[in-house]
Amino acid sequence: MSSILLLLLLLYFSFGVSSISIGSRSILRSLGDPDPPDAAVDLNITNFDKVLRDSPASFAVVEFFAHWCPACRNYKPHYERVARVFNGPDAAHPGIVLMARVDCALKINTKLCDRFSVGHYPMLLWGAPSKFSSGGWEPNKEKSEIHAIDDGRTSERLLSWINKKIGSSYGLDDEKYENEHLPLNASDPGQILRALYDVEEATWSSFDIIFEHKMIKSETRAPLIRFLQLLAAHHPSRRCRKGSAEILMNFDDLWPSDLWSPYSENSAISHENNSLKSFHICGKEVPRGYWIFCRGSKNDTRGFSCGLWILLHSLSVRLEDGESHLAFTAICDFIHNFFICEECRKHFYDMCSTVSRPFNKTSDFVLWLWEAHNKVNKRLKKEEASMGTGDPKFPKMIWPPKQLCPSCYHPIRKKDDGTSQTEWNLDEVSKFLVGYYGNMLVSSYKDKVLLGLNGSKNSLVDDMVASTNAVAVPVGAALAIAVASCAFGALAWFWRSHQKNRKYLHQPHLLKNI
Ligand SMILES: Cc1cc2nc3c(=O)[nH]c(=O)nc-3n(C[C@H](O)[C@H](O)[C@H](O)COP(=O)(O)OP(=O)(O)OC[C@H]3O[C@@H](n4cnc5c(N)ncnc54)[C@H](O)[C@@H]3O)c2cc1C
Repeated sequence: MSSILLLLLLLYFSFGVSSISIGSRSILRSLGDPDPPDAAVDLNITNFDKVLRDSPASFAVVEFFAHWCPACRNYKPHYERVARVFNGPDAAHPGIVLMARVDCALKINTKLCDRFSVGHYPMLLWGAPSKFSSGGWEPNKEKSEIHAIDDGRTSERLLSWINKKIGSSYGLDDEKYENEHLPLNASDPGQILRALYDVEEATWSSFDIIFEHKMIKSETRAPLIRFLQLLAAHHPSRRCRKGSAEILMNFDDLWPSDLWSPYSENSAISHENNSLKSFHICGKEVPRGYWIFCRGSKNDTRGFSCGLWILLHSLSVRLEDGESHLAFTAICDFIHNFFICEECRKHFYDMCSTVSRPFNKTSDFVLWLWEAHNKVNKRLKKEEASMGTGDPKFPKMIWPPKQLCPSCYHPIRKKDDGTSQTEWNLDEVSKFLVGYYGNMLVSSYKDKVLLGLNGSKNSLVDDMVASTNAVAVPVGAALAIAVASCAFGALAWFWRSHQKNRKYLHQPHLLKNI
């Protein structure tokens, strides 16, 4: 113990106070942190339903225990060991199984434990999180969607029970960036299902970067407002739509137009400690601190930029025809002003600048964005191959591969010189993108009941008329969403009438050969 203290003191004096406080967790961990925080989530009657309903995990294990029970105390390290595999940002396999526990010895949990017929401690139940949040369990009930775990007495046995149940081969000592267990099949359309959680994470990250780097200046206010309007009207996640609307409503209070003047009373300095940094654009649950669909096999290879692409694609497919050019401008300006990767924003803006004729159909914009992304893929494929900087498990490719969308490809045609060329069936590509980034993206989202009929175009209307819904949008936020969507709608109407007499000028054939 004294040697640990000595080492910490040495580190303190060598690196200074701030560095040791930042790194103290990892230093302690490497020295064998005597009391790491619990990985299993402690739940009680007040948060049980909400945490399970909002969890991105496909499965949940809930341990019902009593804090006075010696067997439960002895079992805790076993349960924690498995929980560390699945829970939290340092988990090897986050977002797959939520590991939670409920202390039935606490009075407030009596009804909750009764709901699950807890007859002994510790008792483990397994099921989809939504089944826990919406129901209960009875031991003799046939066809129950919640099951008792009958063989989880040690961490090894519990993990092996889980592995058998979901056909996986997770190990207790899997490392965070261990490769074998990532779902890698690029042709598996099911992978997109949980990408919405990453879209939320990327949305939060974008704004966190904007706040952290004080990127809101007089010349960037307008592009930010336009992008927020786009998010408030068309973000695939309802809670991000709501958060964007709230920012819009309070925009002038948060960022007075003279904010960045050094002489202003409202100057940025006096705003340093305001609530912006803690502004949760997609609700309190975000950020979660990890990526699911966009998770790389190595640190720092995917994550935010992958989530940002998915956000842009999922916005593009939700537009009305008449909004497409406005959305295009909003996205180009947002990337130009706020994407902190210098090379990326420059290349992207160059591609934006080559568009000489306005878009007047959603599908044209959807295809333009898809093509722009493929151009980046093509360039990076070469760069990553020569520099070895890519993620070995996620090589860049012209997308979608044939296995994911066979109909996107015309039959291979041999050219006169004997070479062959891939030709896209653009109608099919467009249809595929709409399905993939539209309904598929939101189809497994736990919040989908609040997303409206198809989780897409009607969602705004549904949200606003859902007055019986317990988590209905507050009036102010609904108003701001309405204003944002009206702004897009009105401009779209103006756009459409403006276009009436113009010839259809866009040239989709340019997209054909990437
Ligand atoms: C606007 C923008 C510009 C960027 N420019 C650069 C740059 O110039 N240089 C650089 O080094 N990095 C750039 N990046 C980052 C880079 O494109 C990748 O995001 C990053 O390398 C991570 O790659 P990834 O494997 O996660 O796949 P990503 O390219 O991030 O793609 C994420 C997912 O989108 C899907 N997808 C792939 N291609 C398409 C497509 N054509 N259409 C629709 N969906 C698709 C796939 O499911 C893929 O897994 C840019 C990112 C963004 C958002």
